[in-house]
Amino acid sequence: MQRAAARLASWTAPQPFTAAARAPRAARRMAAPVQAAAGSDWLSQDERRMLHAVYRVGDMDKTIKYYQECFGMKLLRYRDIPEDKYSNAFLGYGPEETHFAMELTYNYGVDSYDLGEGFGHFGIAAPDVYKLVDAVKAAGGNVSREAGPVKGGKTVIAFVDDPTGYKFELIQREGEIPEPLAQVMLRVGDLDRSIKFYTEVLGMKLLRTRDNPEYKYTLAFLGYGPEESSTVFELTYNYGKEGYEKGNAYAQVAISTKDVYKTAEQVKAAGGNVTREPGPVPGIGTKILACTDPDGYKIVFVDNEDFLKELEQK
Ligand SMILES: C[C@@H](O)C(=O)SC[C@H](NC(=O)CC[C@H](N)C(=O)O)C(=O)NCC(=O)O
Ligand code: NI
Repeated sequence: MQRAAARLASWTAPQPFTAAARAPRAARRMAAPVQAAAGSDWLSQDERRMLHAVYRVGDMDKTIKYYQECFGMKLLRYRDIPEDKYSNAFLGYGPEETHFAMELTYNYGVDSYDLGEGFGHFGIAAPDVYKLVDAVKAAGGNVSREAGPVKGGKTVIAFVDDPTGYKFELIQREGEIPEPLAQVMLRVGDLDRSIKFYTEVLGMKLLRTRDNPEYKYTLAFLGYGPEESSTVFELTYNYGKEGYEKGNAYAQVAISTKDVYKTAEQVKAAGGNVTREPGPVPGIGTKILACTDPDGYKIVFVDNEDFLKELEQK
C-alpha cells in the first residue's frame, strides 16, 4: 500500500481531459443552498454539496494506477488505518474543496466484492468519448461497451470496467466540463418514492427525468447544482422491477452539511431513516450522520468544517 502513498507524491499521469484541465479553475464553489422543503427551515439554511462516493476495491494500487492512466484522475489523498486494517484513496479531477471525489476503500486481505445489481455506474463526462476510448485502450483499460449513441437516444456514451468490476460510463458533453465526475447511477424500485426522498429529505433538486419506453426504463437526475457543473444522482427505474440485490461493494455517497445534529432532526422530521446518530468518527473526529434512502442505499452527511479540516491535515 505504501506504493500508493509514494504515487501521491510523484503523480504525473497523462491528462486526456485537456478541455477540463484547461477549464477555468472552479471558483471556490459555495455548496448550493438546499431547496426549502415544506416544514423545514433548516433545509433552506443548510448548504449541501455531494462530496464523494465511497466504495470497496480489491486492489488499491492497481485501481489508483487504472484511474490515473485510463481516466486521467489525480490522486488527491491517501490514508492508511492499520489499526482498523483498511486504507482509503481519494481521486478526482480537482481539489476536494470544490470537486467531487472517488473514495476507494481497501480492506486488508479482501481482494473481491459482490457488486450486486443495484449499483449501476459512475459517470465521467468528456469532450470526445471516441478519443477517450482510444486512450483507455492504449492504457490497457477494459472497454466493455464501445463508443456510440446510447440505445434509444443520441448522447454518445461508452462503458469501461475498472479492476474490481465497477462500470464507468463515459458521457460525451459539449462545452466546458468543470466537473468531469458527472454521475452516480443507482437502480431504484419506485421512482416517485425516490424523487420524494431525494428532494424532501436530502434537499436536492429534480433536474430532469427521461423515459425510454422502447427499452422500458425511466431516469431521474437529482442534485444540488446543474448537471453541467455538479455531480448528480442518476436514478434508474426499470419497468416492473421493484428491488435489487445490493451486494457489498458500493457503500455510500457523502454529502456536506453545516450541522449534522440539525440535519439529523430534519431527516427524521421529513420521514427519513437515520441509521447512525450524529457524532464524531472515532479516531478521526469528523462529525457525521448516516441515513438510508427508500431502497436501502446509504447516505452519509459530513460536517463541512470538519471535512475542510481533514483536507488541511493531508
Ligand atoms: C444518460 C446516461 O447517463 C445513461 O446512463 S443512459 C444509459 C443507458 N441506461 C439504461 O439502459 C438504464 C436501464 C438498464 N436496464 C439498466 O438498468 O442499467 C444504457 O446503459 N444504455 C446501454 C447502451 O448500450 O446504450
Ligand atoms: Ni448514466
